Formats: sequence, structure tokens, C-alpha cells
Amino acid sequence: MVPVDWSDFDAVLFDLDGVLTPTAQIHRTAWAQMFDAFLAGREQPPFTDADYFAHVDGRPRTDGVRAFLASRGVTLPDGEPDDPEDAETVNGLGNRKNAAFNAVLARDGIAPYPASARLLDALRRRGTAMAVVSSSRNARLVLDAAGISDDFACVVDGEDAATHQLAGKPAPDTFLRAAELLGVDPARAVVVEDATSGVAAGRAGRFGLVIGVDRGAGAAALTGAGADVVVTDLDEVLP
Ligand SMILES: O=P(O)(O)OC[C@H]1O[C@@H](O)[C@H](O)[C@@H](O)[C@@H]1O
Repeated sequence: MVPVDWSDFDAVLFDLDGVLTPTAQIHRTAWAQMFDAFLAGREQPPFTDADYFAHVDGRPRTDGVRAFLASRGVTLPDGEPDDPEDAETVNGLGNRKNAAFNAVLARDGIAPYPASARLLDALRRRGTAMAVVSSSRNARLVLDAAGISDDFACVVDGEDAATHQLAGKPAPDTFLRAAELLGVDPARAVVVEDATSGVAAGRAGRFGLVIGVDRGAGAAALTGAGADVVVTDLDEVLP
């Protein structure tokens, strides 16, 4: 157990994919499927888990496409948000990956991590305010599919970030907006993240505590990005 004095905090801001639901794995597989097809045509080695954690994890969709392509020395035009899935543009590649993600979600559904569900229950009983802060434009769909939407007083997702022109993680803007919507001081709020980009966002926003959940990014990388504590599952911080 990692001791967290929950009486020091009024709110908890949870990332979604990889923190509350195992959807990071679905995202990672969908990214690999799309990028591997793209890279094969350019005689480049396949997309690896290390590529995912370093360049894509936690970031808004098109930021992830650009960051990974840049790491391979490839630049594509942005194109338009409604580009077809076969367009060789940043948006086209993102749309292709999104179709793969949604196909798996529709086919398999999703349930929360059991330990995450236990922490949500415990915090709800304590009366702690809770929000979801996700870069994903699919966050509300995933929350509904997992049956946990009602646990959260507010959700700030990729759609909200676009509407309000908020910079994506690793910038702190989406977390700060959630704190504002909840009416809490960031110093009295906890950020829970599995991606180094998200941990860095929590640190940059000067939140009271940043909990890193190691789902593959690695404890050293999460600590290096600014996590105060790193756990492997969320029942380690149950009140
Ligand atoms: O493509 P979406 O659903 O808008 O999601 C964007 C990103 O959302 C983040 O939550 C995931 O960690 C990333 O893997 C994903 O790429």
C-alpha cells in the first residue's frame, strides 16, 4: 500500500484510457495496426510499444500522429478532420486508427479495471469530487460502455479541448479546466495518470499530488515525468 492522506484533497482528476479502463491496450493495438500498414509501404521497421509510450500515449490523436511520424523523419500534410481513412494525411491516418479502435470497442465492449472501480466507490463514499480528463474524443463513449459515467461531476475530453481550444497533454490546460469546473484549487486536487505526457501535465499544473499508474510506461519514466508516487494498480492507494 502507498499511503495517501485523502483528507488533504478535495478532488481527484482521473485520466481514462489505461487508468480507469483497459482501453489504452485497444488504442495501442489500433495504432500499431494502422502505422504498421503505413510503414510497410515506406520500408520502415514496425511501430513498437516503445514508440507508443514515447510518442503517442496520452496525447490528442493528431498530436500523436505528428509526434510519431517526426520520430521516423516523416512529415505529412495535416489534411482536414473529415479526410477519408485512405488519405495520406495526419487526419487520414488518425481516422483510420479511430475506425480500428471503434470496431474493437463495439465488438468487445469494455469494463473498468476492478481495482479502479473499488477506488471510485471508496472516493464516492468519502464525498470526494471526481472528474475525467482524457485526450480521447471517444472518452464519453468509453465511460458509457464501462457503466461509470455517473461517477464523475465533469468530463473534459478531446472534444472539449477542441471546442475550447485547449492545448493537449503534456500541457496542463485540460486538467486545469476540470479543476475550474469542479471549483477546486489545483493544490487540493490529485491527478491520476498512466502516460508520461499526462503525468507531465499534472506536474505542470502544480496539482497537489500526481499518481502514476504503471501499465507499461515504466516506473522510472513516470517518476522522471513528475509522478509523486507510482503504483501498479489503484487498490494500492485505497483510503
Ligand atoms: O483517438 P482518440 O480516441 O481521440 O484518443 C486519443 C488518445 O487518447 C489517449 O487517452 C490515449 O492514451 C491515446 O492512446 C489515444 O491515442
